[in-house]
Amino acid sequence: MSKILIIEDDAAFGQMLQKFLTKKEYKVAISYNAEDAKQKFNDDNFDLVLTDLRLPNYDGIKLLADIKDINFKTPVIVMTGYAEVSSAVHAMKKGAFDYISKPFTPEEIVMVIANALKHKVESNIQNEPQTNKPDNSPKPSTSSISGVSEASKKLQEYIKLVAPTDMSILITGESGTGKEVTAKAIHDQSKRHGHNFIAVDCGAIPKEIATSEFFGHIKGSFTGAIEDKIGHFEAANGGTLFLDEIGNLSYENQIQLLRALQERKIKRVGSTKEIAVDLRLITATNEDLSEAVANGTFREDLYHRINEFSIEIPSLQERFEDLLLFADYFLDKANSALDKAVKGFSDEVISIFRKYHWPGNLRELQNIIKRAVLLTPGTLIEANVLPKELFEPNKNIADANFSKDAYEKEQILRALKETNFNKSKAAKLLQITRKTLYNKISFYNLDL
Ligand SMILES: Nc1ncnc2c1ncn2[C@@H]1O[C@H](COP(=O)(O)OP(=O)(O)OP(=O)(O)O)[C@@H](O)[C@H]1O
Repeated sequence: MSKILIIEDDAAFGQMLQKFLTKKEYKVAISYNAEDAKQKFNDDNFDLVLTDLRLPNYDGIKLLADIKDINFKTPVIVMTGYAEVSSAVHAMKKGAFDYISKPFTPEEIVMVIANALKHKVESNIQNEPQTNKPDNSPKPSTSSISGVSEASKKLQEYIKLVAPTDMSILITGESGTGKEVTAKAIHDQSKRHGHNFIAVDCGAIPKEIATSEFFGHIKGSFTGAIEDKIGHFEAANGGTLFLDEIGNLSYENQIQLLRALQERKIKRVGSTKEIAVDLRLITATNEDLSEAVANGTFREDLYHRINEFSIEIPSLQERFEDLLLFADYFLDKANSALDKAVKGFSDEVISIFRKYHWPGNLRELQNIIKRAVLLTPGTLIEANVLPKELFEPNKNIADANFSKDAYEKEQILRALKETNFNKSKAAKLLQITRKTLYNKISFYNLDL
Protein backbone atom coordinates (compact mmCIF):
# COMPACT_ATOMS: atom_id res chain seq x y z
CA MET A 1 0.00 0.00 0.00
CA SER A 2 1.62 3.30 -1.07
CA LYS A 3 2.06 5.96 1.58
CA ILE A 4 1.17 9.56 0.81
CA LEU A 5 1.88 12.69 2.81
CA ILE A 6 -0.56 15.55 2.21
CA ILE A 7 0.64 19.01 3.19
CA GLU A 8 -2.29 21.42 3.19
CA ASP A 9 -3.12 24.33 5.48
CA ASP A 10 -6.80 24.27 4.57
CA ALA A 11 -7.84 21.64 7.12
CA ALA A 12 -11.26 20.91 5.65
CA PHE A 13 -9.91 20.41 2.14
CA GLY A 14 -6.93 18.38 3.42
CA GLN A 15 -9.17 16.05 5.40
CA MET A 16 -11.53 15.57 2.51
CA LEU A 17 -8.59 14.65 0.29
CA GLN A 18 -7.21 12.33 2.96
CA LYS A 19 -10.53 10.54 3.25
CA PHE A 20 -10.89 10.21 -0.49
CA LEU A 21 -7.38 8.82 -0.99
CA THR A 22 -7.76 6.43 1.95
CA LYS A 23 -10.81 5.03 0.19
CA LYS A 24 -8.62 4.56 -2.86
CA GLU A 25 -6.42 2.26 -0.75
CA TYR A 26 -3.59 4.66 -0.02
CA LYS A 27 -2.14 5.11 3.43
CA VAL A 28 -2.41 8.84 3.99
CA ALA A 29 -0.88 11.17 6.60
CA ILE A 30 -1.60 14.87 6.74
CA SER A 31 0.33 17.94 7.92
CA TYR A 32 -1.11 21.40 8.21
CA ASN A 33 2.20 23.26 8.28
CA ALA A 34 5.74 22.95 6.96
CA GLU A 35 7.48 22.15 10.26
CA ASP A 36 5.19 19.23 11.01
CA ALA A 37 5.48 18.03 7.42
CA LYS A 38 9.29 17.96 7.58
CA GLN A 39 9.15 16.09 10.87
CA LYS A 40 6.75 13.49 9.48
CA PHE A 41 8.73 13.13 6.28
CA ASN A 42 11.91 12.61 8.28
CA ASP A 43 10.38 10.02 10.57
CA ASP A 44 8.59 7.89 8.02
CA ASN A 45 9.04 6.56 4.48
CA PHE A 46 6.56 8.15 2.11
CA ASP A 47 6.12 7.12 -1.51
CA LEU A 48 4.69 10.44 -2.53
CA VAL A 49 4.12 13.97 -1.24
CA LEU A 50 1.17 16.09 -2.25
CA THR A 51 1.73 19.65 -1.12
CA ASP A 52 0.05 22.99 -1.37
CA LEU A 53 2.45 25.66 -2.62
CA ARG A 54 1.00 28.34 -0.38
CA LEU A 55 1.54 27.59 3.26
CA PRO A 56 1.35 29.84 6.29
CA ASN A 57 4.75 31.26 7.24
CA TYR A 58 6.68 29.05 4.86
CA ASP A 59 7.64 29.24 1.23
CA GLY A 60 6.28 26.22 -0.67
CA ILE A 61 9.32 26.14 -2.96
CA LYS A 62 11.62 26.09 0.08
CA LEU A 63 9.62 23.21 1.53
CA LEU A 64 9.97 21.36 -1.75
CA ALA A 65 13.76 21.82 -1.53
CA ASP A 66 13.75 20.62 2.11
CA ILE A 67 11.85 17.48 1.11
CA LYS A 68 14.20 16.83 -1.77
CA ASP A 69 17.15 17.27 0.62
CA ILE A 70 15.77 14.56 2.89
CA ASN A 71 14.90 12.16 0.07
CA PHE A 72 15.25 13.34 -3.50
CA LYS A 73 13.65 10.20 -4.90
CA THR A 74 10.19 10.76 -3.43
CA PRO A 75 7.99 12.37 -6.08
CA VAL A 76 6.36 15.61 -5.01
CA ILE A 77 3.16 16.89 -6.60
CA VAL A 78 2.34 20.51 -5.96
CA MET A 79 -1.20 21.80 -5.71
CA THR A 80 -1.67 25.34 -6.94
CA GLY A 81 -4.40 27.85 -7.47
CA TYR A 82 -5.51 28.01 -11.07
CA ALA A 83 -3.84 31.37 -11.69
CA GLU A 84 -0.48 30.17 -10.39
CA VAL A 85 0.80 28.28 -13.39
CA SER A 86 4.11 30.12 -13.28
CA SER A 87 4.79 29.11 -9.66
CA ALA A 88 3.91 25.55 -10.58
CA VAL A 89 6.36 25.67 -13.43
CA HIS A 90 8.95 27.10 -11.05
CA ALA A 91 8.27 24.24 -8.64
CA MET A 92 8.78 21.71 -11.43
CA LYS A 93 12.08 23.32 -12.23
CA LYS A 94 13.05 22.86 -8.59
CA GLY A 95 12.27 19.16 -8.72
CA ALA A 96 8.51 18.73 -8.32
CA PHE A 97 7.30 15.76 -10.36
CA ASP A 98 4.01 17.31 -11.44
CA TYR A 99 1.45 19.90 -10.50
CA ILE A 100 -2.29 19.97 -10.27
CA SER A 101 -4.39 23.11 -10.27
CA LYS A 102 -7.17 23.53 -7.75
CA PRO A 103 -10.02 22.91 -8.02
CA PHE A 104 -9.39 19.45 -9.42
CA THR A 105 -11.66 16.51 -9.99
CA PRO A 106 -11.26 13.17 -8.17
CA GLU A 107 -10.28 11.49 -11.45
CA GLU A 108 -7.59 14.08 -12.06
CA ILE A 109 -5.90 13.64 -8.72
CA VAL A 110 -6.06 9.86 -8.95
CA MET A 111 -4.48 9.99 -12.39
CA VAL A 112 -1.69 12.35 -11.34
CA ILE A 113 -0.87 10.27 -8.25
CA ALA A 114 -0.90 6.98 -10.14
CA ASN A 115 1.40 8.46 -12.76
CA ALA A 116 3.89 9.74 -10.17
CA LEU A 117 3.95 6.43 -8.28
CA LYS A 118 4.46 4.50 -11.51
CA HIS A 119 7.37 6.77 -12.39
CA LYS A 120 8.89 6.19 -8.95
CA VAL A 121 8.80 2.44 -9.40
CA GLU A 122 10.29 2.69 -12.89
CA SER A 123 13.11 4.98 -11.81
CA ASN A 124 13.91 2.73 -8.85
CA ILE A 125 14.26 -0.21 -11.20
CA GLN A 126 16.55 1.81 -13.46
CA ASN A 127 18.65 3.05 -10.56
CA GLU A 128 19.16 -0.26 -8.82
CA PRO A 129 22.09 -1.75 -10.73
CA GLN A 130 24.00 1.53 -10.65
CA THR A 131 24.14 1.97 -6.90
CA ASN A 132 27.66 0.58 -6.53
CA LYS A 133 29.34 2.48 -9.31
CA PRO A 134 28.58 6.14 -8.85
CA ASP A 135 31.68 7.44 -10.61
CA ASN A 136 31.24 5.64 -13.90
CA SER A 137 27.65 6.52 -14.52
CA PRO A 138 26.93 9.25 -17.04
CA LYS A 139 26.30 12.64 -15.52
CA PRO A 140 23.18 14.55 -16.47
CA SER A 141 23.82 17.92 -18.00
CA THR A 142 23.45 20.68 -15.43
CA SER A 143 23.63 23.73 -17.65
CA SER A 144 20.36 23.06 -19.38
CA ILE A 145 16.80 22.19 -18.56
CA SER A 146 14.52 19.73 -20.24
CA GLY A 147 11.10 21.34 -20.56
CA VAL A 148 7.71 19.85 -19.82
CA SER A 149 5.96 20.01 -23.19
CA GLU A 150 5.27 16.90 -25.24
CA ALA A 151 7.86 18.02 -27.80
CA SER A 152 10.49 18.41 -25.07
CA LYS A 153 9.66 15.07 -23.52
CA LYS A 154 10.09 13.42 -26.89
CA LEU A 155 13.40 15.20 -27.35
CA GLN A 156 14.60 13.95 -23.96
CA GLU A 157 13.53 10.43 -24.86
CA TYR A 158 15.60 10.57 -28.03
CA ILE A 159 18.60 11.93 -26.17
CA LYS A 160 18.34 9.16 -23.60
CA LEU A 161 17.95 6.58 -26.30
CA VAL A 162 20.90 7.56 -28.49
CA ALA A 163 23.33 8.82 -25.84
CA PRO A 164 24.71 5.42 -24.80
CA THR A 165 25.25 4.33 -28.41
CA ASP A 166 28.11 5.41 -30.67
CA MET A 167 25.81 6.45 -33.50
CA SER A 168 26.55 9.61 -35.45
CA ILE A 169 23.78 12.09 -34.82
CA LEU A 170 22.59 14.84 -37.10
CA ILE A 171 20.74 17.54 -35.16
CA THR A 172 18.48 19.84 -37.12
CA GLY A 173 16.41 22.81 -36.03
CA GLU A 174 16.03 26.56 -36.35
CA SER A 175 18.74 28.85 -35.09
CA GLY A 176 18.83 29.24 -31.31
CA THR A 177 16.68 26.21 -30.52
CA GLY A 178 19.41 24.46 -28.54
CA LYS A 179 21.24 22.21 -30.99
CA GLU A 180 24.57 22.62 -29.24
CA VAL A 181 22.94 22.18 -25.84
CA THR A 182 21.41 18.94 -27.11
CA ALA A 183 24.74 17.72 -28.47
CA LYS A 184 26.32 18.42 -25.07
CA ALA A 185 23.49 16.60 -23.29
CA ILE A 186 24.08 13.55 -25.49
CA HIS A 187 27.78 13.69 -24.66
CA ASP A 188 27.12 14.13 -20.94
CA GLN A 189 24.82 11.13 -20.88
CA SER A 190 27.16 8.95 -22.94
CA LYS A 191 29.98 6.71 -21.81
CA ARG A 192 32.38 9.26 -23.30
CA HIS A 193 31.38 11.93 -20.79
CA GLY A 194 34.72 11.74 -18.98
CA HIS A 195 36.49 12.89 -22.16
CA ASN A 196 36.37 16.11 -24.14
CA PHE A 197 33.36 17.60 -25.85
CA ILE A 198 34.79 19.74 -28.65
CA ALA A 199 32.36 22.10 -30.38
CA VAL A 200 33.39 23.58 -33.72
CA ASP A 201 31.42 26.10 -35.75
CA CYS A 202 32.18 25.08 -39.33
CA GLY A 203 30.69 28.33 -40.60
CA ALA A 204 33.36 30.32 -38.78
CA ILE A 205 36.43 28.52 -40.16
CA PRO A 206 38.01 30.04 -43.29
CA LYS A 207 38.30 27.37 -45.99
CA GLU A 208 42.09 27.80 -46.29
CA ILE A 209 42.83 26.80 -42.73
CA ALA A 210 40.04 24.26 -42.21
CA THR A 211 42.29 21.21 -42.76
CA SER A 212 44.78 22.39 -40.16
CA GLU A 213 41.95 23.30 -37.76
CA PHE A 214 40.46 19.81 -38.03
CA PHE A 215 43.59 17.70 -38.17
CA GLY A 216 46.34 19.93 -36.72
CA HIS A 217 49.74 20.70 -38.23
CA ILE A 218 53.42 20.43 -37.51
CA LYS A 219 55.79 23.33 -37.14
CA GLY A 220 57.01 24.75 -40.47
CA SER A 221 54.45 22.91 -42.59
CA PHE A 222 53.17 26.23 -43.97
CA THR A 223 53.84 29.91 -43.43
CA GLY A 224 52.49 30.79 -40.05
CA ALA A 225 52.83 27.26 -38.64
CA ILE A 226 55.24 28.40 -35.97
CA GLU A 227 54.68 25.45 -33.70
CA ASP A 228 53.03 22.02 -33.64
CA LYS A 229 49.31 22.22 -33.14
CA ILE A 230 46.73 19.54 -32.53
CA GLY A 231 43.44 19.77 -34.40
CA HIS A 232 39.87 19.30 -33.26
CA PHE A 233 39.87 15.59 -34.10
CA GLU A 234 42.75 14.86 -31.78
CA ALA A 235 41.38 17.17 -29.10
CA ALA A 236 38.14 15.22 -29.14
CA ASN A 237 39.88 11.82 -29.03
CA GLY A 238 37.96 9.52 -26.69
CA GLY A 239 35.13 12.02 -26.49
CA THR A 240 32.68 13.80 -28.79
CA LEU A 241 33.30 16.11 -31.73
CA PHE A 242 30.40 18.46 -32.41
CA LEU A 243 30.44 20.11 -35.82
CA ASP A 244 27.90 22.91 -36.00
CA GLU A 245 26.76 24.33 -39.35
CA ILE A 246 28.11 21.26 -41.11
CA GLY A 247 26.47 22.42 -44.37
CA ASN A 248 29.10 25.17 -44.60
CA LEU A 249 32.01 22.79 -45.15
CA SER A 250 33.73 23.10 -48.50
CA TYR A 251 33.57 20.12 -50.82
CA GLU A 252 37.25 19.40 -50.21
CA ASN A 253 36.76 19.44 -46.45
CA GLN A 254 33.79 17.14 -46.82
CA ILE A 255 36.03 14.58 -48.52
CA GLN A 256 38.65 14.89 -45.78
CA LEU A 257 36.04 14.53 -43.08
CA LEU A 258 34.53 11.46 -44.72
CA ARG A 259 37.94 9.84 -45.03
CA ALA A 260 38.79 10.52 -41.39
CA LEU A 261 35.48 9.06 -40.28
CA GLN A 262 35.87 5.96 -42.41
CA GLU A 263 39.48 5.24 -41.51
CA ARG A 264 39.33 6.54 -37.96
CA LYS A 265 42.83 7.88 -38.53
CA ILE A 266 44.13 11.35 -39.30
CA LYS A 267 47.43 12.95 -40.33
CA ARG A 268 48.47 16.39 -39.15
CA VAL A 269 49.22 18.79 -42.01
CA GLY A 270 52.90 18.36 -42.93
CA SER A 271 53.23 14.98 -41.23
CA THR A 272 53.15 11.44 -42.57
CA LYS A 273 52.40 9.88 -39.23
CA GLU A 274 48.91 8.43 -38.88
CA ILE A 275 47.16 9.05 -35.60
CA ALA A 276 44.25 6.82 -34.55
CA VAL A 277 41.21 8.70 -33.34
CA ASP A 278 38.25 7.27 -31.53
CA LEU A 279 35.44 9.76 -31.28
CA ARG A 280 31.73 10.15 -31.56
CA LEU A 281 30.55 12.62 -34.16
CA ILE A 282 27.54 14.87 -33.67
CA THR A 283 26.71 17.42 -36.34
CA ALA A 284 24.12 20.15 -36.61
CA THR A 285 22.58 22.27 -39.28
CA ASN A 286 19.73 24.71 -39.66
CA GLU A 287 19.49 24.19 -43.39
CA ASP A 288 17.94 21.34 -45.31
CA LEU A 289 20.92 19.08 -45.96
CA SER A 290 18.95 16.65 -48.08
CA GLU A 291 18.26 19.55 -50.41
CA ALA A 292 21.99 20.37 -50.43
CA VAL A 293 22.60 16.73 -51.38
CA ALA A 294 20.05 16.99 -54.17
CA ASN A 295 21.74 20.21 -55.37
CA GLY A 296 25.12 18.54 -55.32
CA THR A 297 26.65 20.90 -52.74
CA PHE A 298 26.80 18.28 -49.99
CA ARG A 299 28.17 14.79 -50.54
CA GLU A 300 25.57 12.09 -50.25
CA ASP A 301 28.00 9.52 -48.79
CA LEU A 302 28.98 11.97 -46.04
CA TYR A 303 25.33 12.81 -45.40
CA HIS A 304 24.54 9.15 -44.70
CA ARG A 305 27.66 8.75 -42.61
CA ILE A 306 26.79 11.63 -40.27
CA ASN A 307 23.09 10.85 -40.22
CA GLU A 308 22.85 7.45 -38.55
CA PHE A 309 20.17 9.03 -36.39
CA SER A 310 18.65 12.48 -36.71
CA ILE A 311 17.03 14.60 -34.05
CA GLU A 312 14.94 17.64 -34.83
CA ILE A 313 14.86 20.28 -32.11
CA PRO A 314 11.44 21.91 -31.77
CA SER A 315 11.15 25.66 -32.16
CA LEU A 316 10.06 27.62 -29.10
CA GLN A 317 6.60 27.96 -30.62
CA GLU A 318 6.35 24.20 -30.78
CA ARG A 319 7.24 23.97 -27.08
CA PHE A 320 4.79 26.63 -26.01
CA GLU A 321 4.23 25.09 -22.58
CA ASP A 322 7.95 25.42 -21.83
CA LEU A 323 8.01 29.16 -22.35
CA LEU A 324 7.62 30.17 -18.70
CA LEU A 325 9.90 27.42 -17.50
CA PHE A 326 12.67 28.66 -19.77
CA ALA A 327 11.88 32.28 -18.93
CA ASP A 328 12.33 31.47 -15.24
CA TYR A 329 15.53 29.58 -15.89
CA PHE A 330 17.00 32.43 -17.94
CA LEU A 331 15.90 34.88 -15.26
CA ASP A 332 17.92 32.97 -12.64
CA LYS A 333 20.85 32.78 -15.01
CA ALA A 334 20.72 36.53 -15.74
CA ASN A 335 20.41 37.34 -12.04
CA SER A 336 23.57 35.40 -11.24
CA ALA A 337 25.48 36.78 -14.22
CA LEU A 338 24.52 40.39 -13.46
CA ASP A 339 24.42 40.05 -9.69
CA LYS A 340 20.79 41.17 -9.54
CA ALA A 341 17.78 39.88 -7.64
CA VAL A 342 14.86 40.32 -10.04
CA LYS A 343 12.10 38.00 -8.87
CA GLY A 344 9.77 37.57 -11.83
CA PHE A 345 7.71 38.99 -14.66
CA SER A 346 4.62 41.17 -14.53
CA ASP A 347 1.39 39.63 -15.86
CA GLU A 348 1.59 41.97 -18.82
CA VAL A 349 5.08 40.73 -19.71
CA ILE A 350 3.95 37.11 -19.47
CA SER A 351 1.07 37.85 -21.77
CA ILE A 352 3.40 39.61 -24.26
CA PHE A 353 5.79 36.66 -24.12
CA ARG A 354 2.94 34.29 -24.86
CA LYS A 355 1.78 36.23 -27.88
CA TYR A 356 5.19 36.74 -29.45
CA HIS A 357 6.37 34.27 -32.10
CA TRP A 358 10.05 33.96 -31.00
CA PRO A 359 11.82 33.65 -34.35
CA GLY A 360 15.18 33.51 -32.54
CA ASN A 361 13.93 30.79 -30.21
CA LEU A 362 15.62 30.14 -26.86
CA ARG A 363 18.60 32.35 -27.63
CA GLU A 364 16.28 35.30 -28.27
CA LEU A 365 14.32 34.61 -25.09
CA GLN A 366 17.54 34.41 -23.11
CA ASN A 367 18.92 37.65 -24.58
CA ILE A 368 15.70 39.54 -24.03
CA ILE A 369 15.50 38.43 -20.42
CA LYS A 370 19.12 39.28 -19.73
CA ARG A 371 18.65 42.75 -21.17
CA ALA A 372 15.41 43.20 -19.23
CA VAL A 373 17.07 42.11 -15.97
CA LEU A 374 19.81 44.65 -16.54
CA LEU A 375 17.29 47.43 -17.15
CA THR A 376 14.93 46.51 -14.31
CA PRO A 377 15.34 48.73 -11.27
CA GLY A 378 12.86 46.84 -9.06
CA THR A 379 11.98 43.21 -8.50
CA LEU A 380 9.56 42.63 -11.40
CA ILE A 381 10.29 42.82 -15.10
CA GLU A 382 7.77 45.23 -16.62
CA ALA A 383 6.77 45.72 -20.26
CA ASN A 384 8.72 49.01 -20.57
CA VAL A 385 12.07 47.16 -20.52
CA LEU A 386 11.17 44.87 -23.41
CA PRO A 387 12.49 45.60 -26.92
CA LYS A 388 10.03 47.00 -29.40
CA GLU A 389 9.86 43.93 -31.66
CA LEU A 390 7.88 42.16 -28.96
CA PHE A 391 5.06 44.63 -29.49
CA GLU A 392 4.96 44.36 -33.27
CA PRO A 393 2.52 41.91 -34.79
CA ASN A 394 4.14 39.12 -36.75
CA LYS A 395 3.02 40.09 -40.21
CA ASN A 396 3.96 36.81 -41.89
CA ILE A 397 1.89 34.58 -39.73
CA ALA A 398 -0.70 36.89 -38.25
CA ASP A 399 -3.47 35.75 -40.57
CA ALA A 400 -2.60 32.07 -40.37
CA ASN A 401 -2.39 32.26 -36.61
CA PHE A 402 -5.65 34.08 -36.32
CA SER A 403 -7.54 31.35 -38.08
CA LYS A 404 -5.55 28.59 -36.38
CA ASP A 405 -6.15 30.12 -32.96
CA ALA A 406 -9.84 30.66 -33.60
CA TYR A 407 -10.18 27.06 -34.72
CA GLU A 408 -8.25 25.72 -31.75
CA LYS A 409 -10.25 27.81 -29.29
CA GLU A 410 -13.47 26.55 -30.79
CA GLN A 411 -12.29 22.94 -30.57
CA ILE A 412 -11.37 23.37 -26.91
CA LEU A 413 -14.71 24.89 -26.02
CA ARG A 414 -16.52 22.17 -27.90
CA ALA A 415 -14.58 19.42 -26.11
CA LEU A 416 -15.20 21.05 -22.73
CA LYS A 417 -18.91 21.36 -23.36
CA GLU A 418 -19.10 17.81 -24.63
CA THR A 419 -17.47 16.50 -21.46
CA ASN A 420 -19.48 18.70 -19.16
CA PHE A 421 -16.33 20.75 -18.43
CA ASN A 422 -14.38 17.74 -17.16
CA LYS A 423 -10.85 18.80 -18.11
CA SER A 424 -9.30 15.34 -18.00
CA LYS A 425 -11.94 13.97 -20.35
CA ALA A 426 -11.73 17.04 -22.58
CA ALA A 427 -7.94 16.68 -22.80
CA LYS A 428 -8.37 13.04 -23.78
CA LEU A 429 -10.90 13.96 -26.41
CA LEU A 430 -8.55 16.58 -27.82
CA GLN A 431 -5.64 14.14 -27.59
CA ILE A 432 -3.52 16.58 -25.61
CA THR A 433 -2.25 16.36 -22.04
CA ARG A 434 -4.18 17.87 -19.18
CA LYS A 435 -1.39 20.37 -18.69
CA THR A 436 -1.51 21.45 -22.32
CA LEU A 437 -5.22 21.97 -21.94
CA TYR A 438 -4.74 24.14 -18.84
CA ASN A 439 -2.14 26.20 -20.65
CA LYS A 440 -4.38 26.67 -23.64
CA ILE A 441 -7.34 27.65 -21.47
CA SER A 442 -5.16 30.27 -19.86
CA PHE A 443 -3.66 31.35 -23.21
CA TYR A 444 -7.08 31.89 -24.76
CA ASN A 445 -8.38 33.47 -21.58
CA LEU A 446 -11.31 31.09 -21.50
CA ASP A 447 -13.44 32.10 -18.61
CA LEU A 448 -14.73 28.79 -17.24
N1 LIG B 1 17.52 23.12 -22.87
C1 LIG B 1 18.10 24.29 -22.62
N2 LIG B 1 18.24 24.69 -21.34
C2 LIG B 1 18.82 25.88 -21.07
N3 LIG B 1 19.30 26.72 -21.99
C3 LIG B 1 19.19 26.37 -23.27
C4 LIG B 1 18.59 25.13 -23.65
N4 LIG B 1 18.62 25.05 -24.99
C5 LIG B 1 19.21 26.18 -25.42
N5 LIG B 1 19.57 26.97 -24.40
C6 LIG B 1 20.24 28.26 -24.49
O1 LIG B 1 19.82 28.89 -25.68
C7 LIG B 1 20.93 29.43 -26.41
C8 LIG B 1 20.97 28.82 -27.80
O2 LIG B 1 21.31 27.44 -27.68
P1 LIG B 1 22.29 26.71 -28.72
O3 LIG B 1 23.51 27.53 -28.98
O4 LIG B 1 22.47 25.32 -28.28
O5 LIG B 1 21.35 26.79 -30.01
P2 LIG B 1 21.68 26.34 -31.49
O6 LIG B 1 20.46 25.74 -32.04
O7 LIG B 1 22.93 25.51 -31.51
O8 LIG B 1 21.95 27.74 -32.18
P3 LIG B 1 22.60 28.02 -33.63
O9 LIG B 1 21.71 27.40 -34.64
O10 LIG B 1 22.59 29.50 -33.74
O11 LIG B 1 23.97 27.42 -33.59
C9 LIG B 1 22.17 29.12 -25.60
O12 LIG B 1 22.56 30.27 -24.89
C10 LIG B 1 21.76 28.03 -24.64
O13 LIG B 1 22.43 28.14 -23.44
